[in-house]
Amino acid sequence: MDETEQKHFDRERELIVSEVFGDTQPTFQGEGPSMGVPALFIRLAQCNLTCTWCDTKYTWDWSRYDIKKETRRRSVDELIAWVLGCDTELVVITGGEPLLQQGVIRLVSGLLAGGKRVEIETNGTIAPDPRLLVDGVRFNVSPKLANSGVAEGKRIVPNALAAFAASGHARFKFVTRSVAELDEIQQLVDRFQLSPVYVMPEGTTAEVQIQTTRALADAVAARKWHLTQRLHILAFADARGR
Ligand SMILES: Nc1nc2[nH]cc(C(=O)O)c2c(=O)[nH]1
Ligand code: SF4
Ligand SMILES: [Mg+2]
Repeated sequence: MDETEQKHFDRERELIVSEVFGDTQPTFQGEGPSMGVPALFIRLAQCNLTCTWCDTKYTWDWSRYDIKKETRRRSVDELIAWVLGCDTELVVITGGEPLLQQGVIRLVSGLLAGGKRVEIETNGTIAPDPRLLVDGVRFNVSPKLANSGVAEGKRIVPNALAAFAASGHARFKFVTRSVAELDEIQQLVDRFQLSPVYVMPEGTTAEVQIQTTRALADAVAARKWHLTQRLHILAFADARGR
């Protein structure tokens, strides 16, 4: 987007999109409670954090990627029409940080009206708009740990996490590298009453996924938490758009 385009941007009816996928090359929700469920993806651009291990830096890191090549301004109604033209029930809205953009509210409402179910992947730093706390919407909230390299004051926003915890529409998914990090997760769980908890091994190769899964499994099971994978890494080798 250039400056003149930004000026006329309609925050309610337009979105800055990174990519959409799952139509011509079908895929699954790869992470969390719906892992393995066929899904369409709408990946929005922009993020308010800068995780060192972020696997979608092309949505926000304009020192490495060209914003003009990587983003496209699209009308919400056109995105809804795209989804409704596909016979996949689950739509994953991700990013970047999708809750940075107002247009998500109109998008979600149109998708629900069309009979779809929606999961929103969020870093948990922006409290959900009440219009998103409705039947058919689930938030996969992924609060970032110290391993993200982001300052605690930026990645942990108490009122936002508390709002998700109280919403009845959220589950909490932690990108984890080691057993030692489970204590850090426990502190957040206790402080904000987070439930249910999903631990997900960090990694963008099958080898690292398996290694970390094996290292974490017993300790996650002992805490009675859920263990999830990144199925798209195992199945599609971290290919973009899968
Ligand atoms: N298949 C697949 N599942 C996903 N679940 C969450 C994703 C994300 O990038 O947020 C993702 C993704 O990129 N691909
Ligand atoms: S919050 Fe998510 S999209 Fe944003 S930098 Fe961290 S991993 Fe990447
Ligand atoms: Mg991803």
